[in-house]
Amino acid sequence: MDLSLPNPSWSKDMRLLFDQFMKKSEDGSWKHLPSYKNKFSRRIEDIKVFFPDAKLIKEKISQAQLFPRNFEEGLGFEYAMFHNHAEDRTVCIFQGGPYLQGAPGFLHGGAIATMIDSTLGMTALIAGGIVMTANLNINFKRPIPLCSVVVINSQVDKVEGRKLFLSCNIRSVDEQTLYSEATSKNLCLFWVWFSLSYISLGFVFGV
Ligand SMILES: CCCCCCCCCCCCCCCC(=O)SCCNC(=O)CCNC(=O)[C@H](O)C(C)(C)COP(=O)(O)OP(=O)(O)OC[C@H]1O[C@@H](n2cnc3c(N)ncnc32)[C@H](O)[C@@H]1OP(=O)(O)O
Repeated sequence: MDLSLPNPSWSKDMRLLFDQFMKKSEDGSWKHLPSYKNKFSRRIEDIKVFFPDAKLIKEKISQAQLFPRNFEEGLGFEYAMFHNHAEDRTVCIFQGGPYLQGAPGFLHGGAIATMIDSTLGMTALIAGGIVMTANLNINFKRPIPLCSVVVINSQVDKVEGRKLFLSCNIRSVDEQTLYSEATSKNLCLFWVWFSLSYISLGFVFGV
């Protein structure tokens, strides 16, 4: 089930943004990226090629779920991503639920980092195939109020061989408040041929 579609826990702002991006997607310039709890977990074989010595706990893999997708509706990470191929950028609309509290009334820094890593990771994945985050630097400029809606704008800045250099920022819906800025270095594990096939698959599998 695609978990990036509106549900009763979404605020008015969240629905408004979703509808705006779905409208923008009508001419094909933007594409809504579906997101599933565990659709790609079964692709562990593809990743194990690069980490043959990883000690995977086989009996646990069948329970694997994408971390941000395993909270009950409205209590954790409510989000939807849209990708603009021409501009090589991804926008994530994100509403952080009450179970993501850090300082009282505000989002935990790790929850913010999760959505930054997920959005940058998805941007890198579409640009370069299966990637791993090698380095992630975040500046937390302002605390994000719990249950508020924010917009994560992420883009590829540079590609050097297998290395992708990305950046993103998190702003309020009215764009007046800059909450966080981040940069990341992602390493492609599978190279271009795979990523092209994966891009087509990516929109099937989603995350
Ligand atoms: C088909 C299956 C479908 C799957 C569908 C998935 C769905 C997708 C959902 C999207 C949303 C989730 C996205 C989550 C993304 C994560 O959260 S990934 C998890 C967190 N990251 C990790 O666990 C990575 C752990 N680290 C590693 O595995 C390895 O260090 C890496 C990153 C793969 C790199 O290792 P490597 O390939 O052996 O590369 P290595 O030779 O060490 O370095 C290559 C180059 O990169 C540079 N480099 C390496 N590390 C660094 C660093 N930390 N800083 C700067 N430069 C570095 C090196 O200096 C070197 O540069 P040059 O000398 O060539 O100039």
